[in-house]
Amino acid sequence: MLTLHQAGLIATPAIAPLDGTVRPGELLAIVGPNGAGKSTLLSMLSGFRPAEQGELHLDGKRLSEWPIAELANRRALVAQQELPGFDWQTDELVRLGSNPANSLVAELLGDLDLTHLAKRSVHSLSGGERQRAMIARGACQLLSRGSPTAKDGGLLLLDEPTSALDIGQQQRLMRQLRNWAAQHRMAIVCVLHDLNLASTYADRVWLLHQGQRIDHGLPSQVLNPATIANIYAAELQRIEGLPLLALAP
Ligand SMILES: Nc1ncnc2c1ncn2[C@@H]1O[C@H](COP(=O)(O)OP(=O)(O)OP(=O)(O)O)[C@@H](O)[C@H]1O
Repeated sequence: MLTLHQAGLIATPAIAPLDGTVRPGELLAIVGPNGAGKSTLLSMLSGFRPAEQGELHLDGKRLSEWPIAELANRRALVAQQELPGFDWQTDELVRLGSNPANSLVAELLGDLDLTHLAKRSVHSLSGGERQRAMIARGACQLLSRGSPTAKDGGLLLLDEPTSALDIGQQQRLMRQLRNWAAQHRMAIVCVLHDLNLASTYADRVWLLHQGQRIDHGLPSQVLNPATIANIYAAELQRIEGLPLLALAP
């Protein structure tokens, strides 16, 4: 479990202090307009950019106090569209940095529709295929961990994981994230631009604007047309009977 106690960043880009928890088994979506600070916040949650005020605790210990190898067993960050430096095969990329059983790698490749690409060079993959491979690598980092004391599936932090995916793959990924959360008691935080994906799949939402979390709670409460139209400066319409928002023509 990740807990924030007035955690924030002072230097630009700043994040105003915030409290909160990310619990095992839940999918939390971070949404907000371009430049709101979503990637910066994710970086703070991962510990890559340490909080400059307040505290973050992961599994009861300050994030900054975990030895780096143990931290890697408990949290994984998949940043936006990174191109791996070396041209591994897809299955080699998935097991990179961890020591997984072959069965886990095969399972994760299957989970993300990559089995037929297992022996392909990563640089030859399409953008969406490579994005799914990087997400599988993040999940593998957590699920292959050897810690006998680990009681949950760790913390998976994903920055815009659906940005390169077609709608079918978006749906399969979001369903898979919910499966991992439920099956492994993984805590998953996703930065999402698609508010309808957040609305459909997230348990809770944090809405960010200009470095501040201005609302948080259930998607149905946070993603209401009036707030979203105001924050995003967009004209919206609600589609009757569906928990969705559409752009007005
Ligand atoms: N090193 C930096 N120096 C100054 N400003 C920065 C720096 N890095 C990021 N910023 C600014 O901080 C703000 C937040 O950036 P961040 O990438 O966290 O936003 P975001 O919400 O993830 O945006 P997007 O939806 O466009 O990906 C942006 O306005 C960005 O230009």
